[in-house]
Amino acid sequence: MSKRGALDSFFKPSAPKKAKYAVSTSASHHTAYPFPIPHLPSDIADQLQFSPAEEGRLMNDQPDLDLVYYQPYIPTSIASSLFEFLRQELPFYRVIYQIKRGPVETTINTPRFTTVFGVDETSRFTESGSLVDAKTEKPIEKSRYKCIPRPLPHCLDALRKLTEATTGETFNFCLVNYYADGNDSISYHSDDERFLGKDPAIASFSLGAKRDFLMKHKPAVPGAPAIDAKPIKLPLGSGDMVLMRGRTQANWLHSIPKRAGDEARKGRINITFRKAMVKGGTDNYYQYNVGKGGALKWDAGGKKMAPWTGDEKT
Ligand SMILES: O=C(O)CCC(=O)C(=O)O
Ligand SMILES: [Fe+2]
Repeated sequence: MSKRGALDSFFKPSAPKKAKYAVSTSASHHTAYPFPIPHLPSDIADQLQFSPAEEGRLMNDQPDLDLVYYQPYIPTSIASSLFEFLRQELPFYRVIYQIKRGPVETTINTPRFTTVFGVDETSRFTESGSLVDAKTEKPIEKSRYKCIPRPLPHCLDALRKLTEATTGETFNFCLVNYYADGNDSISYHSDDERFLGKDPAIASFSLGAKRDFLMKHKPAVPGAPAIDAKPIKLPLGSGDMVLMRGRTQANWLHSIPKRAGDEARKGRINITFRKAMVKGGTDNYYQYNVGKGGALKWDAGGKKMAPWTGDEKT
């Protein structure tokens, strides 16, 4: 390119960036999806089969801790295109909900974007996307759920199958978090909801920006001896996976704190696979990860999540 040409293109408004992956022509459809969700591009799907890229490292040297840490699980060659693909193609939500502490109602603004797919063990999706009872195979009664459950799209189901094969666990839910920058976070909590059953296994994937995953043991119950456990910091990189299992959820808390610096300007996606045993789990997950607001979709030009009106080109 001549000097002139280089300068011209420097001052011209930049053309929309070329997609960082080749969009597949086939997609997953469901009445509860705001828009169809494309299947994985074939180069990503092909390379994904080489997962896990590294052996998992067992971390069980502290009280009640049982982790397997894959650094990375997703081959490095596709981690960034898988991140771009999922950010662009999944519907996200910014959920707002009220909690009542005694007489006081507080509004909670979830400090990250979320989405969820799946249904608990009492039901299953047929090929056509309708729900049947897991035992009788008959269509479920309308009153079973307050929410409208959505099946895992093909692109996330591919990762679920691999994860099941690696871990020997089974999963029926996929929750996705998108942290737009270092201001988005998740505060200390444990995923020990009763609807997951005792000692649940949760596989947690990271894509995009590096963020610290902090863990600390829950405090000892009053009167019981102090627990000799050191806090943990895992610097989760793109493609990493942490399998949390056994007594971990019952005894440890985890969080992704806000962060500053270079990595904080980039987005990060977290995907967790879980298994909900009862219908209350389904309503809970949709209430807190889809909520009542409209869907958002990544606006590549504006580089942000934007309300999905249905008029946009998919
Ligand atoms: O983003 C992460 O790595 C953790 C997410 C998490 O803990 C959750 O969704 O329950
Ligand atoms: Fe969690």
